[in-house]
Amino acid sequence: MNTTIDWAQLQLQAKAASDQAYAPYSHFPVGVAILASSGRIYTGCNVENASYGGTTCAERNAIAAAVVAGERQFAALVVYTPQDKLTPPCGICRQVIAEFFTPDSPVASCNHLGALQSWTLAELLPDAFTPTYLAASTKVKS
Ligand SMILES: O=c1ccn([C@H]2C[C@H](O)[C@@H](CO)O2)c(=O)[nH]1
Repeated sequence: MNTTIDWAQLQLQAKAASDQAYAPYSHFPVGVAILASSGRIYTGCNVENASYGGTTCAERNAIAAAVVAGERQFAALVVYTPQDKLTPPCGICRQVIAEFFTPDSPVASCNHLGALQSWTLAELLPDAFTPTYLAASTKVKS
């Protein structure tokens, strides 16, 4: 995939998305911007729930917004949190990211100071469980 990654633009959009976060329980707003292979950018924020368990993270909301727009392949993801400490995606989100991003995809975190740290998806979720394993199991007779 040869999509050019405009990190500054992704950081700006992730920050703007965090401004829309609905986080009355944790007071921890999160914004995410993802770059699709189409070149379009999609964003998400965390949307909390009084049940707590009904909360959805910014990463999964960004991916859902992109999927409903017809996207299936992505080049990069940036998380923004308004604090010094750079925040990588939670475990559940890493699994959902692995559904649509390749292991070498950059997954980055940025903050209000403009710092940016990047990992590959494989660094965040080594030996990920992916749809390829399901495809393999259908070939085995039960
Ligand atoms: O990667 C993460 C980690 C946490 N959160 C949200 C969930 C919850 O609303 C708040 C505190 O965990 O931050 C995200 O959106 N993404």
